[in-house]
Amino acid sequence: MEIEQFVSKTLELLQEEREAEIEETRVWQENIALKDLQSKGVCLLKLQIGSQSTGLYGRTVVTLEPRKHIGISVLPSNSFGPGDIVGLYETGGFSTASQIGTGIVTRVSQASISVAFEDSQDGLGVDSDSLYNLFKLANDVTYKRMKHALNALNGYSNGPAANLINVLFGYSQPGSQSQPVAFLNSDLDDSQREAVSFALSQREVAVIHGPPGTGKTTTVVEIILQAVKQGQKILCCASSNVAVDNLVERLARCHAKVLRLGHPARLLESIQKHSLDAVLAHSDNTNIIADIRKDIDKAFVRMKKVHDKGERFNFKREVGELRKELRTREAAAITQILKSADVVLATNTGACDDGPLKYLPADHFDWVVIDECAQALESSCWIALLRARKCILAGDYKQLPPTIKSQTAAVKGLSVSLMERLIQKYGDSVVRMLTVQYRMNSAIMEWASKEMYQGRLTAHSSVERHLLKDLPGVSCVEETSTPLLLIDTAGCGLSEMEVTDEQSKGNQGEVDIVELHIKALTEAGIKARDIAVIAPYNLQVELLRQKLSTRHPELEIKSVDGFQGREKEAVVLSLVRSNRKGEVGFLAEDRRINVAVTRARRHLAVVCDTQTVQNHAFLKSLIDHMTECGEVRTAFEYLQDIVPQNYTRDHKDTKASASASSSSSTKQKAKNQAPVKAKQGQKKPGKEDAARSDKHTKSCSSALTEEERTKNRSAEIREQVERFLKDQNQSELQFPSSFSSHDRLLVHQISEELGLSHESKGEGKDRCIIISRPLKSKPVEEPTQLEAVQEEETVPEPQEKPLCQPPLDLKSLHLERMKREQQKREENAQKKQDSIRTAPSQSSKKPKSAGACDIAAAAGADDNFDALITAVMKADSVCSFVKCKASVLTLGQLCLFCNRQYCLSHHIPEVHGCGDKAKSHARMRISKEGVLYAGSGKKDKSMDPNKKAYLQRKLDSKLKDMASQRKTKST
Ligand SMILES: Nc1ncnc2c1ncn2[C@@H]1O[C@H](COP(=O)(O)OP(=O)(O)OP(=O)(O)O)[C@@H](O)[C@H]1O
Ligand SMILES: [Zn+2]
Ligand SMILES: [Zn+2]
Repeated sequence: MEIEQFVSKTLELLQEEREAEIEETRVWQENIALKDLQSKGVCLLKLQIGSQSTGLYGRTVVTLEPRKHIGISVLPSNSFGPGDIVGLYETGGFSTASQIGTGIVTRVSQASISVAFEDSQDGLGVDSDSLYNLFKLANDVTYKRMKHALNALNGYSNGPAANLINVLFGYSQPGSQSQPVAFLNSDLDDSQREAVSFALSQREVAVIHGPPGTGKTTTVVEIILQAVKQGQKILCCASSNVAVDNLVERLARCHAKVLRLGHPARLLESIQKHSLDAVLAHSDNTNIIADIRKDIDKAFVRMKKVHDKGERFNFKREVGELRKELRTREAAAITQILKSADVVLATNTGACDDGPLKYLPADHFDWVVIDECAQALESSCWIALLRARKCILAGDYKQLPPTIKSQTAAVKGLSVSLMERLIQKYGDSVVRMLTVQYRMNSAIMEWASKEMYQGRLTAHSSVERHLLKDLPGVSCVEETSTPLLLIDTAGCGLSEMEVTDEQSKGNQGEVDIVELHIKALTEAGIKARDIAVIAPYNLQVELLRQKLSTRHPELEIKSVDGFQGREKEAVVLSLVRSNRKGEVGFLAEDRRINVAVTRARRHLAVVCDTQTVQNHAFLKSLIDHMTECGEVRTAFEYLQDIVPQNYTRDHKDTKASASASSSSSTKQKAKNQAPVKAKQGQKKPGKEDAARSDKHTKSCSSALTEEERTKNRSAEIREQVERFLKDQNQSELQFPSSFSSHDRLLVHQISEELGLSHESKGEGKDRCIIISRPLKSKPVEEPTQLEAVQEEETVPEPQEKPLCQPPLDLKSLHLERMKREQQKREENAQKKQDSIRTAPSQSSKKPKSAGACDIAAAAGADDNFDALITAVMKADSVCSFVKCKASVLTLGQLCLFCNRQYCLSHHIPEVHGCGDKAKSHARMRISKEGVLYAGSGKKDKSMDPNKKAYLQRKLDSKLKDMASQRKTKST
């Protein structure tokens, strides 16, 4: 007996799931610190009461907010949503004793959460001075209803759904009877028309498979309207309140007679007029019912002011009686209202028998329509299905399945939706797929289509090529002209935080990069509300909010699950995982990635470590697609703009870096094998710094600010590096493993600036960074390959540079470009020297000849040659500023940012349009040198003389190197 089997197995799995849920709550209550629970998204701590009102038909609605006086205005990332059952607790506890009440979430914004408290007969004992904790409660109402439905299914005989049940369990084959359709919506595309015709002609069951953006709701609405036209009564359900409300709105717009069941607290404001409560309030009994409600509200208000127990009791009794009267009057009205509606809408579990539907006869409805069917447990669908002759199931089983806590229950089949099960049973004969999508630029769509929908999707011409730059008020820059942007952090040392919990992973480096990209988008004119920032982990969502929400309150930052069913013009996706082991964990759910990617209309940016995430075949296909069809950048390009002052260290490193500048050198001596030089170097500047900061903060002896510490630290490290460079006997400099990731970032920046190879080695606590001189016989080596090269003692020929994996390739390209830029800078310095020399009043301190400069440039990588030629040709011409004809032959200046020659009146970056680049360059300098320069970061003349001398020496030796290489080549 297939039904019996299904029912008993499912009941068992539901029980398992329920137990897992209860167990999880118990474990959390007992073992997990409240703060950790908060980072899991299941509770909100230390909230204050924002407002309190007796809205929503006598229910008390309390709005809770983060504490204002400590300057936080956004809630931590959380999984609370409208309809969730929550408990309000006094701070410090999570026991029944400290529980103030339970209620239903009515609204969640980034700044506040509103909760409707039910039947709080004596009002809620909350005051605006105290702080409260809010917890999500496990809700067994849903379980009871599902169990009830399954048992009813098992014992079903002779009701309206008998035939449907037979088909859904394979006892009989689905039938059909085609009929001509006069479409109400003339805009439907072919696949939508086919789906509507199919749904109307099927006798028992039709499945509408709607991939992202294919107009599933449009199609379902047409199907329902057609059925209504035929005189059918429809029960329409979806698993989430949001989806139900969406259908209510769309159907109401088409003048269907709709009625929405459900706690009014759970409905959107615009939907409330279609809710049973609201319709009741406007029914024939209006005045009486309204009077009773008013009396209830009044009683509540008075009751709050009363403290005497006896008096309170009287009020309670009064309220109780008023409610009873209200109920009898309502029951009569409800039946009448339900019968006159054409479409009754509810959530799957809201369609239960213990709600208003109990007032209707069992065979009242003809069809049941279930939207979002792939997101629902099959058992929850059966609550409604038992009432129908025929069902329409719409959804996309390639998006996220219902959330299930018990892994074993999921594996044993609880996560298989009715939609999937039917497709397995009947194949395409019961399914029609919508294939034209109205959301994504085709470049974004193609990957999902290929990987998830057998390549069957096409982009409608209205969206096929749309880009951010086509939006009004958006300027045309690189970021707004590309549908796909991959920002690759591979090899940049932006590792994920080391936390054990799979649900809460974070990556500060990716946060910083996302911030820069959001900045670029908003500066180009994209509204923050048109951008979604999506991360698969709650912790990352939180880090992103901390960084971005204050500046962009309208920017939506959520987990993947929070965006299902939504879309945004631009989506920025941070994949978080970056580790040596190549673990992707939670990310490995293909459907989760599919949902994240397919939220984007015009632009998708993915920030990730391709080396880590490529270990997963599905993610690799995304990376490959983006590499092939989109723009790829390496995070190195962004690292320059990440100011270390703002670089938050991860937990593990905090202690190390906080003490690094003072007392940690002895500890290091004992624990690490840092080179002697490094150790000496560390002590000395430490003293100097102390002396220096004494001067600045004479009276104030308090601890250094983070900014000052970064400055000092940067100077210390720089000095070590410079000492190392002077000492020709040393080939590499290993920094101690006590260096925090922040310190390593500083090393990274300094060595990047000086053109040195640098590499991180070791795992976890043993991780340390090593820098070495650039190898002379070849372009700057890819650092992670350095180790291998040194071991094998073989140096590859520069021409034989293999075509490596994209991330490696990227990085070497970037390093090459850095090198080219460095050369340009040197070239420029040389030209400046030259021009100074030609000016009669100035005497040159620099003895280098013009010939050496050529050699230097020519000795660079071959592809630099073109750049050199162009530069030379440009140098021959006139000022690059529009309409300026001034010669730049003698007094021209090369702009470092656009690589063009300008006359003296136009060479300043701000004058000819390189202002922004100059500013960001200045920011980078500030961060690297820890010194603030006036204006846009141009150095004043009083440059640190030591540093100047050092740079001069470095330039000299580099030129010498290149010149000698040149000689050996030509001989
Ligand atoms: N035939 C059509 N012609 C033009 N635009 C359409 C058509 N069908 C749907 N759209 C547009 O596509 C968008 C999505 O449609 P709809 O809201 O019906 O889809 P949905 O089912 O809610 O989304 P999803 O497919 O992601 O679940 C809407 O902006 C709608 O106007
Ligand atoms: Zn310029
Ligand atoms: Zn000019």
